[in-house]
Amino acid sequence: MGYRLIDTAEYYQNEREVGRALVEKFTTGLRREDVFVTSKLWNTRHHPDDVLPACERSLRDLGLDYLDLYLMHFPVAYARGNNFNPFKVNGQADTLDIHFMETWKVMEKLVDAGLVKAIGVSSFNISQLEEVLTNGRIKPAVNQVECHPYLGCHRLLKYCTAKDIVLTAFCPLARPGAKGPEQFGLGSVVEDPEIMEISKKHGKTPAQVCLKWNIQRNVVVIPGIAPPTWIKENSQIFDFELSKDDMSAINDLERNGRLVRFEP
Ligand SMILES: NC(=O)C1=CN([C@@H]2O[C@H](COP(=O)(O)OP(=O)(O)OC[C@H]3O[C@@H](n4cnc5c(N)ncnc54)[C@H](OP(=O)(O)O)[C@@H]3O)[C@@H](O)[C@H]2O)C=CC1
Ligand SMILES: O=C1CO[C@H](CO)[C@@H](O)[C@@H]1O
Repeated sequence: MGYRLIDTAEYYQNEREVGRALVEKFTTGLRREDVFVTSKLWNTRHHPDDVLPACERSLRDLGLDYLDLYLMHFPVAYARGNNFNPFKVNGQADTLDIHFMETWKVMEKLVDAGLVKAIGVSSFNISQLEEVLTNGRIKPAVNQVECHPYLGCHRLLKYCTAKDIVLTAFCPLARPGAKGPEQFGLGSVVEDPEIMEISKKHGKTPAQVCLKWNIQRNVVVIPGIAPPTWIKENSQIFDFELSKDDMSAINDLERNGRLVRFEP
């Protein structure tokens, strides 16, 4: 359908399947340089000794010899090992006292070794980014964060723009079909009356308007898995333009509506 960016992670446990799909495409005309593959270092791999093996494993599973982008999935280290969500007996996440800069310094070496073209972070706030910019050798190319009309990340976007860090929006549709929005009293962004009105005016769907709003703010969007008709629909957003008034009406929908929460 023309998509060229793949957003995966060790945590998603789908890198082998993605790799098989890529091999198939590479034998039928697609070239490696035609796709942009992002993977992520999971929280259980933050120990300096675990970073290189995790990256090599992702490369092996994906059948690639380099990643275009490797992100630190969260700024939090978990207990080492293959249990991706370790808990302590008291029910709290089993976190480790490893500062993300220790992990970042090893990720920098992955760039030096040519295993990854660029490194970045995910779910980092401004002060965490500031620490990486101050103490790191390589600047994060990307900060991937939850971002949609109910969580516009306006201050973070301003900061990232000023520092030339690309903001990527995960959950750009605020997971309309999932229980999350309901659970957090959010409502579905694709059924928001304001978004629906704007979409009618442009002859587009609410999902297309949500994605376009971010694209027009120079935010990269990675809408998630959906049936083929929606996948197609989500790519047809380059033939219309939201007006200044549309943009500010959507900005005004801000309600700090975070769905992916870190609540150990
Ligand atoms: N870095 C991180 O920590 C995180 C990264 N991510 C990344 O971000 C990606 C997207 O996030 P995701 O959690 O999927 O959330 P999204 O907000 O992208 O929601 C995706 C869901 O929206 C629905 N949908 C898709 N297209 C349409 C459409 N045109 N109209 C109406 N509904 C539609 C489908 O849900 P349904 O079929 O159920 O209705 C689909 O499963 C993930 O795939 C992942 O790669 C996600 C979370 C955290
Ligand atoms: O990347 C991710 C991190 O965690 C989330 C939930 O806890 C996932 O849904 C997501 O895809």
